[in-house]
Amino acid sequence: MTADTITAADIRINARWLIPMEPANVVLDHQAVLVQGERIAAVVSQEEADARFRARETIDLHDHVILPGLINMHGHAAMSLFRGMADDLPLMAWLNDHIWPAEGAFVSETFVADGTQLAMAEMLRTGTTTFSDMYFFPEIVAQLARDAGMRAQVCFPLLDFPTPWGSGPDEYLSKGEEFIRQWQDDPFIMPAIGPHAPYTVSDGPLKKAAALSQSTGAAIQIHLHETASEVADAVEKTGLRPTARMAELGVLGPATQCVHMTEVDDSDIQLLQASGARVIHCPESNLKLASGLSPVQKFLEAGITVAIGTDGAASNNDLDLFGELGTAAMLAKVVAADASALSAHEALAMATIKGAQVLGRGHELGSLEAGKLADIIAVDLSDPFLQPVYDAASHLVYSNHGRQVTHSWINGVPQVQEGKLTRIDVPDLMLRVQGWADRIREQQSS
Ligand SMILES: CSC[C@H]1O[C@@H](n2cnc3c(O)ncnc32)[C@H](O)[C@@H]1O
Ligand SMILES: [Zn+2]
Repeated sequence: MTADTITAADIRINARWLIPMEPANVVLDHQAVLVQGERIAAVVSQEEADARFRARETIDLHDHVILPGLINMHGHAAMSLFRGMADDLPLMAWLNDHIWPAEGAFVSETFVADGTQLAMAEMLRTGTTTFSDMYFFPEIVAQLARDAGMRAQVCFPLLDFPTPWGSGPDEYLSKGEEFIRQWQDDPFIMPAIGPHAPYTVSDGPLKKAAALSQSTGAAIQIHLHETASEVADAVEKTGLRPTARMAELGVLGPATQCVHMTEVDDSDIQLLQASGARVIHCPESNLKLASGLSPVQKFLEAGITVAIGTDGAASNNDLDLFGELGTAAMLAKVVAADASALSAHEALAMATIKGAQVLGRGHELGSLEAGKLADIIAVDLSDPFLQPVYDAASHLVYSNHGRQVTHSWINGVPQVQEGKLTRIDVPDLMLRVQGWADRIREQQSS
């Protein structure tokens, strides 16, 4: 090996374990990731890295596993300000009697800005590097994510009724189209269309959403089959199951992300499969609101891509995707009556490479491979509750908490170092959050 075969890199990360996700089902020992600019230059053994690369900065992570940054494919970030405000309720009572009145009273540009920053702080701290959001003032969410250096799919809301962001479907759609045009070429922000649910959006606006998706390439994300009563009410009202109605309206396709998907029968699975629509699984929200069970194993067997999301912090009540993975893996086994359903590696895939595929970015996100964007996280496994380590993938899913995440990089830029956020002023954020909590508490007690 001669000096001129040495390649320069910006960052070298040495890790005890590495889970590349591609190839699948693999945990590698004593690896190095070389980062040059925004991309991964190489993933090699530490001996090979010594011989081939010189990095400006080397980070030694002797007790850590590194893996691609996690992708949280469904949430309502600003609802972090409503965390713990209305617990132990079923979906429609939670929404009608608590959440929608609170949103009517409090949602504004500043509420969305502060709540989204709180959510981003929690997500970054627990290993998420890309998130999907469906909420009011999407232009604020997009700008904040961009400023923080996080990747985000930002879905503009579409409903039949007025909200603080718009007067009705026509205004949501015209503002939404402008929003898509503004952000569609941004490397961090993926603007998308967010019809809230089949029971809050009528046929006309849903058809227009499908047409807008066709003309712009933007994804559609919709809450679908969240509860048994949603499905039963739809059959009574329209004669169609919600999935069948979406198919008839032209809403189902590869760019469509169906969130929740409980109460599913074979006809629904067939429609998802034939259309190429994707499923976003939110196990903890489904459990907490007693919404229902999603047959994840059946979706996987049918070749349907399933990614994972936390939903908002008001129905979860956290945004820790590692916790969500543990719940997803355990729940899938009970639902399928099969302990081999949703292995640790399959669960990790839902939060990484599958999420990237759903976003149409599987070629550049979701795995640690040369040429991909450098979205990387490190998890410290040295704590007693993570010892001994036979299989790092098992620990990440079944034993870990997101707060074990010590480092993250997005696009090669450090976001978390030694457990501390590098780009969000946490003390200042906490003051703003306390201000909202005081106002919300006061209104709730009056
Ligand atoms: C269109 S903006 C988002 C809208 O959705 C509400 N919401 C939050 N979580 C859920 C859920 O699990 N099912 C249905 N709707 C939900 C949120 O409060 C906003 O009003
Ligand atoms: Zn939701």
